[in-house]
Amino acid sequence: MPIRFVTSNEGKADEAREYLDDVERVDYDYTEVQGDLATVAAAGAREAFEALGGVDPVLVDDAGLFVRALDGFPGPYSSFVEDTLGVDRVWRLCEAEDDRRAHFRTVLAYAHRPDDAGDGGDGEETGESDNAVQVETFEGSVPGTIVAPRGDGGFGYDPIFEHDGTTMAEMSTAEKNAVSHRGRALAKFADWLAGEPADTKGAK
Ligand SMILES: O=P(O)(O)OP(=O)(O)OP(=O)(O)OC[C@H]1O[C@@H](n2cnc3c(O)ncnc32)[C@H](O)[C@@H]1O
Repeated sequence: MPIRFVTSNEGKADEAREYLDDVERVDYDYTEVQGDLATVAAAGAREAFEALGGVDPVLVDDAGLFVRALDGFPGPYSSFVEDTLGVDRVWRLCEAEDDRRAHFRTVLAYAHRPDDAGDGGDGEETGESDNAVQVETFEGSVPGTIVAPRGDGGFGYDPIFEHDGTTMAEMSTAEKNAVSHRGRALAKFADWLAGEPADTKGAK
Protein backbone atom coordinates (compact mmCIF):
# COMPACT_ATOMS: atom_id res chain seq x y z
CA MET A 1 0.00 0.00 0.00
CA PRO A 2 1.56 3.35 -0.97
CA ILE A 3 1.99 6.09 1.58
CA ARG A 4 0.23 9.15 0.31
CA PHE A 5 2.41 12.13 1.20
CA VAL A 6 0.11 15.13 1.15
CA THR A 7 2.36 18.02 0.18
CA SER A 8 2.70 20.61 -2.55
CA ASN A 9 6.47 20.33 -2.15
CA GLU A 10 8.27 17.86 -4.48
CA GLY A 11 11.47 18.34 -2.47
CA LYS A 12 9.85 16.89 0.65
CA ALA A 13 8.59 13.87 -1.31
CA ASP A 14 12.04 13.25 -2.83
CA GLU A 15 13.60 13.28 0.64
CA ALA A 16 10.96 10.82 1.92
CA ARG A 17 11.65 8.41 -0.96
CA GLU A 18 15.12 7.78 0.46
CA TYR A 19 13.50 6.23 3.55
CA LEU A 20 10.24 4.79 2.27
CA ASP A 21 9.66 2.42 -0.65
CA ASP A 22 6.33 3.53 -1.91
CA VAL A 23 5.60 7.24 -1.64
CA GLU A 24 2.95 8.89 -3.76
CA ARG A 25 2.83 12.68 -3.59
CA VAL A 26 -0.73 13.95 -3.37
CA ASP A 27 -1.96 17.53 -3.66
CA TYR A 28 -4.63 18.27 -1.13
CA ASP A 29 -4.96 21.68 0.46
CA TYR A 30 -5.70 20.84 4.10
CA THR A 31 -6.66 23.56 6.57
CA GLU A 32 -3.67 25.04 8.40
CA VAL A 33 -5.03 25.37 11.92
CA GLN A 34 -3.45 27.83 14.37
CA GLY A 35 -0.85 26.19 16.54
CA ASP A 36 2.59 24.65 16.71
CA LEU A 37 4.01 22.37 14.02
CA ALA A 38 2.68 19.18 15.63
CA THR A 39 -0.83 20.58 15.95
CA VAL A 40 -0.87 21.75 12.33
CA ALA A 41 0.55 18.48 10.99
CA ALA A 42 -1.74 16.22 13.05
CA ALA A 43 -4.89 18.16 12.14
CA GLY A 44 -3.83 18.27 8.48
CA ALA A 45 -3.17 14.53 8.36
CA ARG A 46 -6.50 13.72 9.98
CA GLU A 47 -8.40 16.01 7.60
CA ALA A 48 -6.57 14.73 4.51
CA PHE A 49 -7.07 11.09 5.53
CA GLU A 50 -10.84 11.54 5.68
CA ALA A 51 -11.01 13.70 2.54
CA LEU A 52 -9.02 11.15 0.54
CA GLY A 53 -11.37 8.30 1.37
CA GLY A 54 -10.48 7.29 4.91
CA VAL A 55 -8.73 4.04 3.95
CA ASP A 56 -5.12 4.42 2.78
CA PRO A 57 -2.67 6.00 5.24
CA VAL A 58 -1.69 9.62 4.80
CA LEU A 59 1.51 11.49 5.72
CA VAL A 60 1.76 15.25 6.30
CA ASP A 61 4.91 17.28 7.10
CA ASP A 62 4.84 20.70 8.71
CA ALA A 63 8.21 22.44 8.93
CA GLY A 64 9.59 25.76 10.05
CA LEU A 65 12.78 27.81 10.35
CA PHE A 66 13.36 29.36 13.78
CA VAL A 67 15.94 32.17 13.98
CA ARG A 68 17.13 32.80 17.52
CA ALA A 69 17.91 36.52 17.16
CA LEU A 70 14.48 37.07 15.62
CA ASP A 71 12.70 35.38 18.55
CA GLY A 72 11.94 32.30 16.49
CA PHE A 73 10.69 34.14 13.38
CA PRO A 74 9.58 33.00 10.80
CA GLY A 75 8.67 29.76 12.65
CA PRO A 76 5.12 28.67 11.86
CA TYR A 77 4.93 31.48 9.27
CA SER A 78 7.90 30.16 7.26
CA SER A 79 5.88 29.30 4.18
CA PHE A 80 4.10 32.67 4.09
CA VAL A 81 7.40 34.50 4.66
CA GLU A 82 9.15 32.60 1.87
CA ASP A 83 6.28 33.48 -0.49
CA THR A 84 6.15 37.15 0.51
CA LEU A 85 9.58 38.38 1.68
CA GLY A 86 11.59 35.62 0.03
CA VAL A 87 14.71 33.85 1.25
CA ASP A 88 17.15 36.66 0.30
CA ARG A 89 15.29 39.14 2.47
CA VAL A 90 15.26 36.73 5.40
CA TRP A 91 19.05 36.57 5.00
CA ARG A 92 19.22 40.39 4.96
CA LEU A 93 17.09 40.57 8.12
CA CYS A 94 19.70 38.37 9.83
CA GLU A 95 22.81 39.85 8.25
CA ALA A 96 23.35 42.52 10.90
CA GLU A 97 22.92 40.12 13.81
CA ASP A 98 26.00 38.84 15.65
CA ASP A 99 24.19 35.68 16.65
CA ARG A 100 22.81 34.04 13.52
CA ARG A 101 22.06 30.66 15.07
CA ALA A 102 18.81 29.02 13.99
CA HIS A 103 17.21 25.66 13.76
CA PHE A 104 14.92 23.90 11.37
CA ARG A 105 12.22 21.69 12.76
CA THR A 106 9.66 19.41 11.18
CA VAL A 107 6.84 17.24 12.42
CA LEU A 108 5.60 14.33 10.34
CA ALA A 109 2.05 13.24 11.08
CA TYR A 110 0.82 9.86 9.90
CA ALA A 111 -2.93 9.19 9.87
CA HIS A 112 -4.13 5.59 9.62
CA ARG A 113 -6.68 3.10 10.92
CA PRO A 114 -5.85 1.26 14.16
CA ASP A 115 -5.94 -2.24 12.68
CA ASP A 116 -2.66 -1.34 10.98
CA ALA A 117 -1.39 0.44 14.11
CA GLY A 118 1.59 -0.31 16.32
CA ASP A 119 2.71 1.59 19.38
CA GLY A 120 2.82 5.35 19.03
CA GLY A 121 5.76 7.12 17.40
CA ASP A 122 6.98 10.16 19.30
CA GLY A 123 3.93 9.60 19.41
CA GLU A 124 0.51 10.88 19.83
CA GLU A 125 -2.21 8.29 19.35
CA THR A 126 -5.62 9.81 19.34
CA GLY A 127 -8.01 7.01 18.37
CA GLU A 128 -11.31 7.23 20.18
CA SER A 129 -12.70 3.83 19.31
CA ASP A 130 -11.28 0.68 17.81
CA ASN A 131 -11.54 1.72 14.19
CA ALA A 132 -11.17 5.48 14.64
CA VAL A 133 -8.38 7.28 12.81
CA GLN A 134 -5.10 7.43 14.68
CA VAL A 135 -2.38 10.01 14.18
CA GLU A 136 1.26 9.32 15.05
CA THR A 137 3.77 12.18 15.06
CA PHE A 138 7.53 12.11 14.50
CA GLU A 139 9.66 15.21 15.13
CA GLY A 140 13.10 16.14 13.84
CA SER A 141 15.27 19.18 14.39
CA VAL A 142 18.68 20.41 13.20
CA PRO A 143 20.78 23.34 14.42
CA GLY A 144 22.44 25.68 11.96
CA THR A 145 23.46 29.24 11.10
CA ILE A 146 21.86 31.72 8.72
CA VAL A 147 24.35 32.72 5.99
CA ALA A 148 24.38 34.53 2.64
CA PRO A 149 22.76 32.25 0.02
CA ARG A 150 25.00 29.50 -1.38
CA GLY A 151 24.23 26.41 -3.46
CA ASP A 152 21.70 25.31 -6.06
CA GLY A 153 20.26 22.16 -4.51
CA GLY A 154 17.41 21.55 -2.11
CA PHE A 155 14.51 23.97 -1.81
CA GLY A 156 13.06 26.73 0.35
CA TYR A 157 15.49 28.11 2.90
CA ASP A 158 18.24 25.57 2.11
CA PRO A 159 20.60 28.16 0.49
CA ILE A 160 20.74 30.27 3.68
CA PHE A 161 20.81 27.43 6.23
CA GLU A 162 24.34 26.26 7.00
CA HIS A 163 25.10 23.15 9.01
CA ASP A 164 28.72 22.26 9.83
CA GLY A 165 30.08 24.69 7.23
CA THR A 166 27.86 23.57 4.34
CA THR A 167 24.51 25.02 3.34
CA MET A 168 21.74 22.51 2.77
CA ALA A 169 21.56 23.71 -0.84
CA GLU A 170 25.18 22.57 -1.26
CA MET A 171 24.30 19.03 -0.14
CA SER A 172 22.92 16.12 -2.13
CA THR A 173 19.55 14.81 -0.98
CA ALA A 174 21.30 11.94 0.84
CA GLU A 175 23.76 14.32 2.55
CA LYS A 176 20.93 16.61 3.62
CA ASN A 177 18.86 13.68 4.91
CA ALA A 178 21.81 12.44 6.96
CA VAL A 179 21.78 15.63 9.07
CA SER A 180 18.45 17.35 8.49
CA HIS A 181 15.33 17.81 10.57
CA ARG A 182 13.32 15.86 7.99
CA GLY A 183 15.89 13.08 7.74
CA ARG A 184 15.73 12.62 11.50
CA ALA A 185 11.93 12.55 11.54
CA LEU A 186 11.82 10.19 8.54
CA ALA A 187 14.29 7.82 10.20
CA LYS A 188 12.07 7.64 13.29
CA PHE A 189 9.02 7.10 11.11
CA ALA A 190 10.70 4.37 9.04
CA ASP A 191 11.79 2.61 12.25
CA TRP A 192 8.25 2.77 13.55
CA LEU A 193 6.86 1.42 10.25
CA ALA A 194 9.38 -1.41 10.31
CA GLY A 195 7.72 -2.59 13.51
CA GLU A 196 4.37 -2.68 11.75
CA PRO A 197 2.65 -5.70 10.18
CA ALA A 198 4.43 -6.44 6.88
CA ASP A 199 1.52 -5.84 4.52
CA THR A 200 0.61 -2.37 5.74
CA LYS A 201 3.21 -0.09 4.13
CA GLY A 202 6.69 0.16 2.97
CA ALA A 203 9.62 1.08 5.16
CA LYS A 204 12.90 0.39 3.35
O1 LIG B 1 2.81 22.50 3.31
P1 LIG B 1 3.37 21.72 2.14
O2 LIG B 1 2.44 21.63 0.98
O3 LIG B 1 3.91 20.37 2.57
O4 LIG B 1 4.66 22.49 1.57
P2 LIG B 1 5.41 23.79 2.13
O5 LIG B 1 6.65 23.94 1.31
O6 LIG B 1 4.50 24.97 2.24
O7 LIG B 1 5.81 23.27 3.55
P3 LIG B 1 5.87 23.87 5.03
O8 LIG B 1 4.73 24.76 5.31
O9 LIG B 1 6.11 22.71 5.93
O10 LIG B 1 7.22 24.67 4.95
C1 LIG B 1 7.40 25.91 5.55
C2 LIG B 1 8.45 26.66 4.78
O11 LIG B 1 9.72 26.09 5.06
C3 LIG B 1 10.35 25.71 3.86
N1 LIG B 1 10.97 24.42 4.13
C4 LIG B 1 10.37 23.29 4.60
N2 LIG B 1 11.25 22.31 4.71
C5 LIG B 1 12.44 22.82 4.30
C6 LIG B 1 13.73 22.28 4.15
O12 LIG B 1 13.98 21.02 4.41
N3 LIG B 1 14.70 23.09 3.71
C7 LIG B 1 14.46 24.37 3.41
N4 LIG B 1 13.27 24.95 3.50
C8 LIG B 1 12.26 24.18 3.93
C9 LIG B 1 9.28 25.60 2.80
O13 LIG B 1 9.81 25.89 1.52
C10 LIG B 1 8.28 26.64 3.28
O14 LIG B 1 8.65 27.93 2.81
